[in-house]
Amino acid sequence: MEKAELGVVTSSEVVVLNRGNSTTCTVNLHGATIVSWKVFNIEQLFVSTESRFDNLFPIRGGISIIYTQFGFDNIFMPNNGFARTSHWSVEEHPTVIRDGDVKAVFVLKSDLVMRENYWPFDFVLKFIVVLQEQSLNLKLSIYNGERDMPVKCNIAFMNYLRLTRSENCAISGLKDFNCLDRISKKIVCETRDSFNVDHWIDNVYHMAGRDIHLSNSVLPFSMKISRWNLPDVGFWNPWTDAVHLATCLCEEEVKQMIVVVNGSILSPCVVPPLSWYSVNQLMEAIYDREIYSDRSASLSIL
Ligand SMILES: O=P(O)(O)OC[C@H]1O[C@H](O)[C@H](O)[C@@H](O)[C@@H]1O
Repeated sequence: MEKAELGVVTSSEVVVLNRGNSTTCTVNLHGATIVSWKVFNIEQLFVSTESRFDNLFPIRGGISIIYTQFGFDNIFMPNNGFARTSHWSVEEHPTVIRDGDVKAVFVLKSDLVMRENYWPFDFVLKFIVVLQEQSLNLKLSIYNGERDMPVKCNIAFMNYLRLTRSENCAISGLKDFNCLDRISKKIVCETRDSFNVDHWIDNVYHMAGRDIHLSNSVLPFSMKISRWNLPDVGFWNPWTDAVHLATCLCEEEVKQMIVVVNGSILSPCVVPPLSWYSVNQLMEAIYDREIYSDRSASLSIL
């Protein structure tokens, strides 16, 4: 195994966590957006080739943080909140911790501009990223700095996952949970053991189980995603029908991605005064031994 270098700040905007063995994670301080997660040099995340990196628009892809609203119910606030377009600071630079894992911490604190424009409450968001051998462990904590008032908000991780071929990726773990179809505005109970994404989808499963699986996500890997304190899970792909509604996304690329949103989406979380509230997401890139018996051979082919 090559020697794991400590993660390095490669520019004032980007932080790289490097675990060795070509396993890295790159965080852009615009939104603390995770723009790359490579496991053995295989990229697990999707970022649109049309994404702007102008520090104004959200980065179209990677993993971003939705706070304090999901969608655009409050028209005075940016769609999916302002955390993903705010400039975050590095609280702890990447450091090797137990078992060779690499940890970095990012922080966003309320300031006058946020208070006047978007969110009149005092808050701190702390984002801990731990890069493990084949997993990415994300913890987000919200501090409510208000003395007397509990604060209600949506909080979510919005994950653009890269797919080798969307028709070969089966998503499972949602059977028997209620689902809000945001296109038809209907609530239905999921009856399928698994489904593929080959059409416009905008669904939110309410209070779903802790884990979901995506088989054959990026060959030779499948993906397992677990979450804590994030009751709902949404799936979005505008496919070719609605791709024009999304900025910075092109029609050719939508077949190589799925957006998985893990969060308090349909019902907000409540943070008591002067308290912390934490949520977690663990993504595991699982090497599919049944399909690829010789790991080194298959990895070197890719
Ligand atoms: O364009 P954005 O603000 O990034 O939103 C992109 C998408 O986010 C979520 O997944 C919603 O369910 C979709 O309805 C929305 O279109």
